Amino acid sequence: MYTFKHLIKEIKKYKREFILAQIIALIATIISIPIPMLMPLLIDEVLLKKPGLWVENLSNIFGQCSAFCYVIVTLIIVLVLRSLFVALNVAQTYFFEKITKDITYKIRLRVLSHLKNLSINEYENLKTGDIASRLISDVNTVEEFLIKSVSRFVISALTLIGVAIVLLLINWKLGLFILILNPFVVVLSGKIARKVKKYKAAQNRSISIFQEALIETLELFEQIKAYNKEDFFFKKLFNLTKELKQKAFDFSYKVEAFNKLSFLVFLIGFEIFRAAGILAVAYDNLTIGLMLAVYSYLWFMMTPIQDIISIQYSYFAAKAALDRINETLELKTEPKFPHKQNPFENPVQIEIQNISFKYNESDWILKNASAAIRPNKITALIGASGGGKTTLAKIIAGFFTPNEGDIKYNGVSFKEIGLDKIRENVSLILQETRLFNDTLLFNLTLGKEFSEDEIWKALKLAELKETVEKWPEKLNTYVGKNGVKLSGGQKQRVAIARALLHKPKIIILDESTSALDIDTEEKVFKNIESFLKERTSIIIAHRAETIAKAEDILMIKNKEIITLKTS
Ligand SMILES: Nc1ncnc2c1ncn2[C@@H]1O[C@H](COP(=O)(O)OP(=O)(O)OP(=O)(O)O)[C@@H](O)[C@H]1O
Repeated sequence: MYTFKHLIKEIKKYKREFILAQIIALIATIISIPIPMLMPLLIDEVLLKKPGLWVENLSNIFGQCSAFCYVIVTLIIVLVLRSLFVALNVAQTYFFEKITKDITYKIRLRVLSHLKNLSINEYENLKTGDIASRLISDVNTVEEFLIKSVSRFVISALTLIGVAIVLLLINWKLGLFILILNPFVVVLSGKIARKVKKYKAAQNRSISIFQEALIETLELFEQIKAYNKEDFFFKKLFNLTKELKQKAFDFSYKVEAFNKLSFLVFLIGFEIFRAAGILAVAYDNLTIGLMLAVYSYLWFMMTPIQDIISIQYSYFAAKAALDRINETLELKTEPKFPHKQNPFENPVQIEIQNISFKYNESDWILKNASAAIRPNKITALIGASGGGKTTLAKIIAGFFTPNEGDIKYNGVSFKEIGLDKIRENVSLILQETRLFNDTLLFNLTLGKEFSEDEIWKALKLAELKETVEKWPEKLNTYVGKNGVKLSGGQKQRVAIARALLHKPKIIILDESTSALDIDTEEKVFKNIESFLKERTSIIIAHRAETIAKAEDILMIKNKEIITLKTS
């Protein structure tokens, strides 16, 4: 869970950079505060010939000098101060950006690590577009707030305080005006700011709904075309785009209206100040130069006031964004079991002991099911469609844990091995093979090192070597999104070759040759027979020819496992 407290704790980890940046901010503020006053002082002291502190100091340093010389010297000083101010601002931005980018990087990393450990059940219900938008736009919203608050708040507050002091010194009555008007502006705008949270959340929500629908439409584009459903799906997208526009419009025009309103409040104050300034010259000994200095300060104050106001609404937007990020962090992760024992050294005997399993809201898929699966044998798992074969395969492969009962590998319970270790040693090849939009080589190795010889050997056993040899790019051929450039049967053979390469201790072929013609299927099975017999192999199939290859046969019936044949 992320809260603002956590963010502050994170900022505290960068104490050195943070303090340094605040010191730079302080120096920048001190440098910037006299700037608006220097030129107007010349009006009194040079044009209206009322010598004062500024000209006196300049004469002490540069000696008596003409009006031209005072103006040029003052101009140079103002320009140097302005340049210094900008340079210090850049330095300060560097540190603040470093801190905030580091923090948002950590947030993204934490969400990603959480997603990495997600339970497969939770993953199956996941809306990918929605998660993508939380990781991108919501984290950006938090970052925006951090930058504004961490970097601009201190400098804005200091500037306002500094300016208020100078104004009070120039003329305490005018100074008071500002001190009274500023809280009014801030409080008024703060009230409107709270509404921004609602619009921002609604806008982010419609971005993620849109993103989700867009991704799904593009992913299932072929099916949509095949059923001539473009109109239906794109109409949905058009409507979502319209909604997105409406929400974005609601958000931005209201924020804009709010900005204008606060600016109007400022302008009203500004006009009153101008009038009060003139009155102060007429009735209260304020010099014309100082009156112009007050005008300059009014403009000078605009940026810090606007900044403080925008910090308020970016705070509410960030709060909404944090809530959505936290929802992602609340997604269930898979249970973590300690790696107490590793039973995968030898051929693996699998004992299924009274397991019961159901998906979140479903009925029991398996109830009190037991069976033994022997090593160095091929076991066929059969049963009616929807009976739970794939479910059992996924339980054995460590994707799900049974709600009741135990699964033991060479006598060791899954709770003592850890699901990740189980998956490392089991290859589950499903009927539908999904490939990465990368080269064939990557899809075979998944980034692990194998010699070319090993790869070609695996392709040969999977009856894919001749096909790949004919491709101009051979192993470096890109397979396209989800492997679209390959036929269903080729994809299945890529998955088999991948399993051959990774040499798992347990291999489960779940209808994974269903797209092959009988001849090729025969050849593949003949090629991999010895590979299958060197480990624990389970074949899930409907075809009698495939089942006939098995030595043991198990059947799922009425949520239980029946042993039909043992060799
Ligand atoms: N992720 C899931 N969430 C909820 N129910 C599921 C999920 N996956 C499968 N099921 C349900 O579990 C039951 C068993 O499905 P499973 O895929 O294990 O059967 P199967 O025997 O492999 O079927 P087939 O021979 O058709 O491949 C089905 O009723 C299915 O609807």
